[in-house]
Amino acid sequence: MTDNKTHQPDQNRPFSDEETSGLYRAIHERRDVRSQFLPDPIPPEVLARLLDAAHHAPSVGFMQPWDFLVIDSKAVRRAVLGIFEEENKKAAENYEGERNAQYKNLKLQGILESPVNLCITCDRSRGGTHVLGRNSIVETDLFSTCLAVQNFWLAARAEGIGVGWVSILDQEKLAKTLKLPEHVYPLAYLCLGFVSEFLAQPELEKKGWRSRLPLSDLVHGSTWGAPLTEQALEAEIRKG
Ligand SMILES: Cc1cc2c(cc1C)N(C[C@H](O)[C@H](O)[C@H](O)COP(=O)(O)O)c1[nH]c(=O)[nH]c(=O)c1N2
Repeated sequence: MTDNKTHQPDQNRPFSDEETSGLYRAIHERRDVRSQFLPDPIPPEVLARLLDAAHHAPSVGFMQPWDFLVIDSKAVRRAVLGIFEEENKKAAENYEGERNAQYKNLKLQGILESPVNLCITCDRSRGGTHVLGRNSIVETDLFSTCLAVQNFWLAARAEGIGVGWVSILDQEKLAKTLKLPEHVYPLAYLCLGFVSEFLAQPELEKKGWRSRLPLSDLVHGSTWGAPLTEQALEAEIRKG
């Protein structure tokens, strides 16, 4: 780890303007990458930093239910690609006519083009039979693991590394291919690598599949559909 990237906790120091804008930049410029992967390997120290960022995600009862499978085996990746192709054929059946043709033209994975794949799993039994905070909502272990994925994704963007999530996969076949124990769920299958470019907008938006919804349509008042009583906030949201 280079000195300027060594994390030195300082709970009480406010973020500088530069640090704050760096965080927002990662959020706004993070992309799901499928088509722009370069074959260059990710330096081990960089990958270690990204995994450490994932490992600092919040988790229910501090359960830390994640494990990270760093998948460099071409044979394993080819097997996963086979699962994708099978599932993607089924997925295409959801669309007819022009939409079907448009779907088939989308690139929805970079399993072999990226230099390495990563499966972030959720060990549903970690922490024993009762985990603080998980009594009523059992899926909180899965939610926690999603947060680890997001930490990884944002840190990767800051390091100039693209991440693409592939979920068009049969979970049971994936678990079997990765030899996961029964209680371990393959939550996120990710393709990672340096990229030729980060697109300015989501690839699905660029290709006319779907657009970002206006935030103003999504923010409600105290109950579903109720207007915001905070007028200043509403005005800011409408400004976009
Ligand atoms: C849980 C989950 C699952 C998937 C995705 C994301 C998430 C969160 N996305 C990526 C998704 O299409 C993308 O995030 C949106 O289109 C928005 O684009 P940006 O991520 O902002 O670039 C995704 N992309 C893809 O090409 N193949 C896939 O199977 C999936 N699956």
